Amino acid sequence: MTTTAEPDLHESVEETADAIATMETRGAATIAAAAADALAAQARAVDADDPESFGRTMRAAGRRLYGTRPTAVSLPNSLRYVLGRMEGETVPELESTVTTAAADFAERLDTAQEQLGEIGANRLRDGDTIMTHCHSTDALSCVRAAVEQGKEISAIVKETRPRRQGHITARELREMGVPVVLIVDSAARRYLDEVDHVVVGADAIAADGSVINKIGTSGLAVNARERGVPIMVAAQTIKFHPDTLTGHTVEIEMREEAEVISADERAELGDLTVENPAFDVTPPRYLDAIVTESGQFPPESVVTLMRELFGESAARPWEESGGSGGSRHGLAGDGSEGGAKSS
Ligand SMILES: O=P(O)(O)OC[C@H]1O[C@H](OP(=O)(O)O)[C@H](O)[C@@H]1O
Repeated sequence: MTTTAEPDLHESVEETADAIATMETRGAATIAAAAADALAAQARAVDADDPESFGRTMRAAGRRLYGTRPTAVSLPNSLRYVLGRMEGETVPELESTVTTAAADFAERLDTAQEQLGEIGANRLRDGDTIMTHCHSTDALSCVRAAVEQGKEISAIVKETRPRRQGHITARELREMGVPVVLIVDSAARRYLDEVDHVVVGADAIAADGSVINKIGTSGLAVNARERGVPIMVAAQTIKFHPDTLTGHTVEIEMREEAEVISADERAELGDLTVENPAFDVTPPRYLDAIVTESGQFPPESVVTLMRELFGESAARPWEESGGSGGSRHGLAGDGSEGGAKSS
């Protein structure tokens, strides 16, 4: 950590960071894309005469973005991809490697989401009813691909308190022509008897195959298992959490109580604590498959793919290291070919 003042950052970095923190920009893949865009905007705007100060500003931008939300690993993986490819002897070279990497990253996100959608769609049959939790663009990509294959899918959509991202899911499913029944979260078990498949996304996937996703996912998974309903997790490999390869756990974001209860309601309740964890951890034994752009995997086996993608350690190129450019570590190890095709 530097002891000198942080450089001034471009407004798009500040705006993007604020939008991620307030969840105006939300959803793991969307956050990752926004962070990469902000880094590109910062790179284009850096008023630096020398490569060292360019690198310092870019790393500061990375730290500003990194500090917004702690759980969705797509955010540091995005920073890793873009800043890890910052290379060059001159400012224009550095700028161009950052903007190119940001554009590549955005393209990879879109491609990965489309590819995993096709793979996930194969798990859905004509006439299936799915149950969703929260709003996941990766999960909806599977449903969209199934619908495009001509399958009739209907959905039971969990509201997803406290932020009600289920409303976004309901709207997008309706746009695909999928009939939707919206339910409160506590009604999920009652409706599972009508469900053929639970489809959720992920904010992070640990090396042991645990899935970190919106709070309520683990309870849904346990109930689905009890009812014999398969549950699939749709998650691009940017959701793989490299730090878990070395035994680290994933931090669960605790958000403000104001998302759960108004100030007036709270005052009426007197002296108590309100907690608002945004995510929970579903152990692999409750999950049937993790669907990625590289294939679908039993949860316990993702560690092999994770090792291929990251090696045994993950770089943190946003940290102050004194050099002008980041070291060349990427999301997919040193490769830039869209991840290993291992299944
Ligand atoms: O990347 P995609 O699949 O869009 O979203 C993945 C996950 O991100 C969301 O978190 P939040 O609403 O940002 O807290 C949900 O937990 C969702 O399952």
